[in-house]
Formats: sequence, structure tokens, C-alpha cells
Amino acid sequence: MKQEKGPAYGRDSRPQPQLDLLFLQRFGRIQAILFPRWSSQNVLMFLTLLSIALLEQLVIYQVGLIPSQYYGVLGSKDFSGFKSLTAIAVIFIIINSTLKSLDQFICNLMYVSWRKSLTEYLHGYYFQGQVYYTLNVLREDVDNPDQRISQDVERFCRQLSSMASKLILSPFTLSYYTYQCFQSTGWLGPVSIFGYFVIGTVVNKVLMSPIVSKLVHQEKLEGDFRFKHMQIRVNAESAAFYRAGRVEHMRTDRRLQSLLHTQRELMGKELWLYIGINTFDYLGSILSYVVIAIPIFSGVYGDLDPAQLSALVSKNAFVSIYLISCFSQLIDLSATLSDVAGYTHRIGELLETLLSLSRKHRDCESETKSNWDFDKIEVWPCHRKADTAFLLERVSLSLPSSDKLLIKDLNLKISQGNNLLIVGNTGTGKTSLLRVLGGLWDSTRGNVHMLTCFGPHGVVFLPQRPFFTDGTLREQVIYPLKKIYPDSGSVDDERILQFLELAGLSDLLVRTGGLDQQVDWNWYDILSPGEMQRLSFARLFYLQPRYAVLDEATSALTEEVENELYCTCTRLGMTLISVGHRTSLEKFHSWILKLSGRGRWELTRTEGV
Ligand SMILES: Nc1ncnc2c1ncn2[C@@H]1O[C@H](COP(=O)(O)OP(=O)(O)OP(=O)(O)O)[C@@H](O)[C@H]1O
Repeated sequence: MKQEKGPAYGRDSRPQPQLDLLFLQRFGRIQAILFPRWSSQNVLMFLTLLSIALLEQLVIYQVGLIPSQYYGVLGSKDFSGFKSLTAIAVIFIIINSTLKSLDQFICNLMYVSWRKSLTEYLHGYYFQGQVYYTLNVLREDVDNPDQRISQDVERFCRQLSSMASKLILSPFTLSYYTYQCFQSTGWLGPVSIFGYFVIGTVVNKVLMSPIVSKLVHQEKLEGDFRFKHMQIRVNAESAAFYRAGRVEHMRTDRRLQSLLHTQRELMGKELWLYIGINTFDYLGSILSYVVIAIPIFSGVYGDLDPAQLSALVSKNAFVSIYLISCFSQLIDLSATLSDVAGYTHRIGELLETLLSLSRKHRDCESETKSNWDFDKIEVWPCHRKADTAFLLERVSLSLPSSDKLLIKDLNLKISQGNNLLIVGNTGTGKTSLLRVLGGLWDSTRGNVHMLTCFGPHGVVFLPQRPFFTDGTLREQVIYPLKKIYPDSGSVDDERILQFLELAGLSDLLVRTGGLDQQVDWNWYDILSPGEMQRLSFARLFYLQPRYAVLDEATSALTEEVENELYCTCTRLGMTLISVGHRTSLEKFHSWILKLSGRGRWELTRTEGV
């Protein structure tokens, strides 16, 4: 693996989120995810919504005519006409309310379907390779990716679906009533109403821009506040030992205050937008009379008597008012649109970062041509039985986000049977070297070649902090494989039980009530640190890789247990790359790499076993 760039990712200065071209680009990109093909489910739903909304308009029009027909039948005392009109009215009202409910129902279905499409799309990139690690640990420019994927996507889809049926109809109603208005008032009506709308849009855009950037900031603070609660939830026991309730209360409240302060500021900005929207709504209602007043006062209708003039005013006022109300409805959507724009920016930023990270991951993968993905090993168990797992050529390593040098010009070959122990003081870069071997960090200089694959027959890492997923005991042991490997049914059960016993965890089986018993506990809460390390070893024995990378994997265990676990690893034919502080580890290794900080290192041979 040839890696030129160091691991440092800077804080980039992104432009303030606005209602600008960037918004349109990001919105367009999200729409392409929501509507990938003409035949996609979302497009079909959208077309159904369009048909229902159009049908609804037709029925509304018919319902609107009914009152005037009542005048007719009541005026002429036509009882049978009254009965049939009432029957028609009831039918239309039932159809109308059904269509309205269907409209709402389809909007809700679209919200769910959009959320599914967008979230699954983001998940596809987020969980690709180590993208989730880079994004959460190394990138500082995209805050709270979890919040963006869960809450921001949810709100974006909800707001967009609430706008959908109004937006979808506007081109039709606008064209129809523009034509009607033109027929009644000539060019003056539509032109002045369009001009009014343009002014309204420009003013609203000015009022909306600060809202968009404030909303983006508010969502960041919302994510920070949630993260604080999550931190306490995950570390509840440690916090309780510190009696941290008071200090954490103060810190959590501080985040809440900051969030609420921003929310209040956002509302202050929204107030101006609401004033703008309401002013345009009410001004619109008198605009129709202004449109008619101009020809009247300029003498165009000088030859009409008052009765003819009022008939003309009433006719023109109706179409103008309708056209204006179509535009007002669009202006009313400004508040929702500014929310949608804020979420569009947050999701768009995440999307862009995910795409660039995934591109980088793909480039890396094609460069190394090695099988780095655990998913693939279930299909193709690694057949690259290379004698050498890692080859490092003049590798230098610095801290991300700073120039502090950890390792300089390291040449190292890790091959079968040559167990390597990495030692050194705290913070000298032992785990960082493993991060480079694991492909999580790039080296600043030099080449890192991984000549085998991950998983059974390849390399397995046991990180310093054990990782457990939700699920049964079997799922913990076979992790990160999704299926039993090898696919051998009960024989596999025997292997798992045997390895649990070897790891000293037979009693855990009794506590869980069996390998496949669903447990709703959090593994981190119910296992002691030592038990977590034992369970990690049971996993390692099960996967039985050719190379095992152990980062202080026995730090919570006694030397005696450490001895047993290491002996089992050796018996199972694993080559070990360990990081540890204990001298008792030396006897299991044939090489010791000592890191001394500031780039210095020393490789020596030991007696080993
Ligand atoms: N994501 C990160 N961003 C910036 N600096 C980091 C990051 N992770 C670790 N570091 C820093 O890198 C240095 C080396 O860390 P590393 O975890 O490799 O130390 P170590 O030698 O394994 O220490 P220990 O013996 O305590 O496990 C430390 O100074 C640490 O603070």
C-alpha cells in the first residue's frame, strides 16, 4: 500500500449555508437519490399523488359551485332539484374528503419511503470500509454524523413531504388561473401579480437566508446535546463512581442553554419571515382591486355605467384573488422551505464527505489489491497464505492534526512464526502503528504493504477497547462474521463451546442461557473488563487467523491467565503481534520493537519460546 499523505485532516472553512446555488446543487443531488429511476417506487407514488391532487382540485371546484346552485333551487322552490342537489353535494363531499385523506396518506407514505431511500443510501457509504471511523474520529469538519443520518434526514423528509402536495399542484393551478386572469384583465393582471410575487420572493429570500444558517447551527447544537446524554448513558458506571452527577448536570445544562439560546435566536429571525409572509398574504388580497383600479382611473372603462362596472370588478376580482392566493400559498411555504434548505445543507455536507472518503477508500483498495473487507471473506475465505503479513518500508508516522512525529523511517517485516512485541512508553505510538497496519491511518511517508487479508486465515485485530455488538453469545463469538464460519452446524457449536471454555468463560453460557438465547442486556454493562478480554480471545480462537494483532489484550487479566491464552494462540498456529507493557509477554515473542518517542525506534531479537 503506497500512501503519500499523512493522516491529518484539517478543519476546513466551509461557506455559510445559504439559499444559493450550492443549496440547489445539494438539493438536486438528494432528489436524484429519492427519485433514482422513472420506474422507481418513489416516482410512482409521486405521480399517484399528482393525480389525486388534480382530481381533488376538480372536485373542490365542483363543490365550490354548489352554494350558487342552492340559491337557484331554493329561489325557484324546486323541491326535487333541492333533493338531487343535496344528494350530489353529499357524494362530492364524500369524494372530496376521501381524496384529501388519500392525499395526506400518500404524503406520509412518501415520507417513509424517502427516509428509507436516503438513510439506506447514506448507510451504504457510511459503513463502507473504515469511512465511519474516519468521519467520527479523524474528521472535524462534519459534526454529529449520527444526528445527520438519523434526525436531519427524518426532518428533511417530513418537511419535504408536507410541502409536496402544495408544490406539485402549483404549476397547474398557476398556469390555469394566469390564463383565466389574462382573459379577464388582459396582460395587466398577470404581470402585476407576477411582479408582486417576484418582489415577495426576493424579500423572503433575504429574510430566509439567516434562518438557513441558524438552523444548521441549531442542529449541530442539538447533536452535541444528544451526544452528551449518550456519553453519560455509555459511561454511567464510571460517572457514578466519580459521583459525577452534579458536574455532568452542569455541563449538560450548559449545552442545553446554548441550544435553547440558538433556538430563541432562530425564532427571532423567523419572526421577520412570518411578518413578511403575513404582510404579503394580506397585501395580496387588495392587490386584485389595485389591478382593476388602474384601468378604471385611467379612463379605460369610461363608457361603462356603475352596474356594468361592478359586474366587471366582481369577475376580475375573483380570478385575480385566486391567482394571488396560489402565489400566497407558495410564499407561505417559505418557512418550511428554509427548514428544508437547512437540512439539505447538513445532509449535503455529509453526503459530499462520505463520497470523497469512499472514493479515497476505493482508490486505496484498488491500489493495494488486497482483500480488506470482512464481508468478502464470507464468500471467499482468504487463500493468500502469504508467509509475510506486513512489509513496512521507511515508514514515518505523525499525529493527525499536528506534526508531532511518532515513528521515523521504520523498516519492518512481519512474517509467519516471527512473533513481534511492540513496547514503549505511554503515547509513543504503539497503537498508532497498529492503526497504520489496520489501514485506519495513513503513514506520513513510506510504504505499508499488507500481504494477507483480514479474517480467518488472515489477520485479526483485538483492539485495546473490546468491541461487542448487540445480540446473542454466539454472535459475539463469531463477530464480525455474520454467518457461522465454517458453515458446519453443530460441529461449530462444539468449537464455540470449546473456545469459550479455553477462554475461561463457561459460566457465561449459563448466564446467557445458551449460545442463541436473545439477551437484552448491554454487554459492556454486564461483563467485567477481564471477561470482555476473555470473550475477545474466545472470538480470536474461533476465527483462528494466521496473524493476531493484540493491543494490550490481556491488561485486565492475571499473568497466569495471560500465559494460558497466549499458549492457546501459539498452539492454534497464530503469529502474534502484541502491544503490551508486561515483561511476562516477552517470552512469547521473537522480536521486540521498542518505540521511544520523537520518531525513535529499536528492533531487537529475544529468546522467545
Ligand atoms: N485520533 C487521534 N487524533 C489525534 N491524536 C491522537 C489520536 N489518537 C491518538 N492520538 C495521540 O497519538 C499519540 C499516540 O497514541 P497511541 O494510542 O498510539 O499511544 P500508545 O503508545 O498506544 O499509548 P498507550 O501505551 O497509552 O496505549 C498519543 O499522544 C495520543 O494522544
